Amino acid sequence: MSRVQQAARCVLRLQQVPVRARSTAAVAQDAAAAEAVTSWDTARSYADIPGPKPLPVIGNAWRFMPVVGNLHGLGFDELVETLHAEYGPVCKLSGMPRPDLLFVNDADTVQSVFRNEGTWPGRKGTHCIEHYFRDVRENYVPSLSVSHGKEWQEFRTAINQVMMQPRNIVQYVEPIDNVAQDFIDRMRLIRTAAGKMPANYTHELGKWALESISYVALDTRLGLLEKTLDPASDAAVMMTAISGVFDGIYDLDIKPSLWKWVATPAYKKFIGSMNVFTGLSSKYVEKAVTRLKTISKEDLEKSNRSVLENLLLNTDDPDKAVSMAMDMLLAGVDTTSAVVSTIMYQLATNPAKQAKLQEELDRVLPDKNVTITKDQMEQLKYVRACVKETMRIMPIIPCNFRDVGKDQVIGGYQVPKGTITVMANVLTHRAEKYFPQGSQFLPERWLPGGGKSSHPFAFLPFGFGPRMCVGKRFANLELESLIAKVFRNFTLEWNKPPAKTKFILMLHFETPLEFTVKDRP
Ligand code: HEM
Repeated sequence: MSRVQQAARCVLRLQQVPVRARSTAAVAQDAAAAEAVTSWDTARSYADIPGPKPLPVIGNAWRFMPVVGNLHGLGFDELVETLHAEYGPVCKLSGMPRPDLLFVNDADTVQSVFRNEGTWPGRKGTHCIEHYFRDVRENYVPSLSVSHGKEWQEFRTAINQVMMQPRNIVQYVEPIDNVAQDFIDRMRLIRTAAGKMPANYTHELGKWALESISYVALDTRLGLLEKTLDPASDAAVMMTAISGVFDGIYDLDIKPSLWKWVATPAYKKFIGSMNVFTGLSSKYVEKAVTRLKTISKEDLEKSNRSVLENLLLNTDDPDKAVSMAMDMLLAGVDTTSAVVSTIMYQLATNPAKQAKLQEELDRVLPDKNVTITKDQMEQLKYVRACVKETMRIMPIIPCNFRDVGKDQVIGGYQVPKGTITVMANVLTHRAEKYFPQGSQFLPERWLPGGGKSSHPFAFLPFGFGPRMCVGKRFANLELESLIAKVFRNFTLEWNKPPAKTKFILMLHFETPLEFTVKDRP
């Protein structure tokens, strides 16, 4: 059974998030937050933070049980919504078999959390991945997303110089566009006789995302978009291994599991997938190490070095390059493919916006078959606006997380060091006070003069600060490149009732994305 099926309880109807009436307590708390108490001595105690009251012994766990529990079966986004409506913009969920969660759903308070996060922002990573790096493969450096403190900072500094510099991204415009072109050819190949995308279209988008990011992380085209895929090929094996790792994260970190005490079947499967994944990543990193040895220092300085080559030169440690490559592949496949599917859905269901996008594409890219240049990319302002507006209205990651680094006043309450803070994008992104007509898909709001948002902390799809998404620039390049190519070549139609989505680690479509795809001149 796939992790998608396993999580069938997390069902949410797309764009039908109920707008609940705010309770009196919630409204009063909005006013209290406005007073902005910042001193620890005058702040109210942690115990005063509103939230569902735990019962003796069973705490709040019963609320998630079938039949009796009012929070049973909610997706994470719906849980956040429900707590916000009942208890206000700062509330907590305590009395659970896991640490308390502090929910912060107001952009001012989000701002104060991020502004006080310090130089080593804490964010819990996936335990099973951290365990793999620290305990199973002791020779490997823990990957960026699961490292902490000084260890994280040193790694991140080296990675930032490679991943966050615009000059290092520009050289990828052409190769990433080539991957997009291969995907266009593949869309023509997999289109059914009725002119539709097949029911497994999101899997195809996953292949595009892995093909794109493995070019960045491993300096190689795996060949996932070829007509037929040999099941024994590195491409197919890598795809299966990554899927196995995600199943493992869900089975070991999200579902209740005994893996920390017993090697359960799910644990063994996870370790097996990680071993395959590490082995393949190492193979390509070693190729790059060998290649670098054959290039003279002068030639190396003159050449446009790839991300992997720069990582190897900056860290002087192939193991770090392997663990970073694995992070990129784990963090950069499901995210990017989920976002691109949401953009296609928004445009297919908003034909007037799609037509406007195509006007821009026809003007900037008169020949749909040539490779897009950096200058053309820069002119695609409406493409960029559509990407942003989709990430606003349909965030694939419902919340940003931080472990509070020191005792801190948040929303007028004393919050102890170590508390897990959950900052709900799903609420701030759609709130009328930050985004007028927030439930409508209006890419124009991101164009100059469009009045994008009144608050800089209301829209943070890639997180914020020193720990923000390190792949943001690559993700945007991939998204803009594919959206430009797809809508320059095709018109997408959605001829079915509104699609259903669900949150399992992130947003997925439950309804197959069988777009009707019509060729454009
Ligand atoms: C549209 C697609 C993507 C979205 C929405 C996204 C979103 C995020 C978010 C919200 C975070 C947490 C940031 C924070 O805590 O402040 C994050 C972290 C991260 N992302 Fe992305 N991401 C995307 C694509 C990518 C890609 C393509 C890569 C790889 C090239 C990547 C690599 C990472 C890594 C390594 C981290 C951990 C950074 C750290 O802990 O220092 N992401 N991402």
